[in-house]
Amino acid sequence: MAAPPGGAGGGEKREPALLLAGVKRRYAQGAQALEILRGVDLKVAQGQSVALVAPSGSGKSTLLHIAGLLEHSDEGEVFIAGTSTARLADRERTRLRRLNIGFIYQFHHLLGEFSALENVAMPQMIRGLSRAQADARAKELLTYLGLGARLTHRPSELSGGEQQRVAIARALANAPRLLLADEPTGNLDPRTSDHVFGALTELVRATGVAALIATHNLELASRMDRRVTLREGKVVELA
Ligand SMILES: Nc1ncnc2c1ncn2[C@@H]1O[C@H](COP(=O)(O)OP(=O)(O)OP(=O)(O)O)[C@@H](O)[C@H]1O
Repeated sequence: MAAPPGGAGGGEKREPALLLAGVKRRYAQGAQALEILRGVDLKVAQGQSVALVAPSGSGKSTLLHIAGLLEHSDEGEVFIAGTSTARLADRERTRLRRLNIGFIYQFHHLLGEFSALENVAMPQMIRGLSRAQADARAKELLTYLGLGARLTHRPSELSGGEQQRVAIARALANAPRLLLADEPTGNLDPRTSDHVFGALTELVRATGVAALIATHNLELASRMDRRVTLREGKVVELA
């Protein structure tokens, strides 16, 4: 196996990559409030991988969006690598997210008019790397994921599994401390999903990134360090 491309960012090693404390989130449903998260406490240590296995509608996406600073909680606190996000302005939240978090969505959300290489290079250029540096890392990551012969393909010229591998490479491009994945293989057939899982678990191990991965796939969940579920709006540890 080739050397793993880059590791998770250093510094503040003892702080958990992610800490959720008393996180609550409700949605207005007509005159009623739908309480989805009712006091979520969750700690993901640096380098630890956690599977979130919970029924549809239980609040997995909501939890991941709050952890990824894409959505606000109504109550409670979110700490990323020891930094409290409670009083950050939008610009600071965005910066903290860019520096520390990689996100993989169920549907890849790649930019259709750009190649696989450009999709992976872009977040690095936004962060200030030169085109040459960003391209080199993007090429390394994509090659590691078995896409070395697909660098110039646009998403529409890639299979579903290949698109999702590009999305994995994009999420890890900036060597984040924390990887959040929302059903990363939910829209793939079982065989393709196995390949993507393999690539994902291998990269999580190789880079030492902390990961919180929502999945219905118990096989993937069994390969993570811990498994948790959502019960009545709270995170509960599974055996
Ligand atoms: N913007 C919103 N407004 C109102 N209700 C919402 C909103 N977003 C989510 N919900 C509700 O909150 C609940 C949790 O949604 P969420 O998407 O977090 O669940 P999930 O566990 O990720 O589900 P799935 O596995 O089906 O993706 C659902 O019942 C959903 O209908």
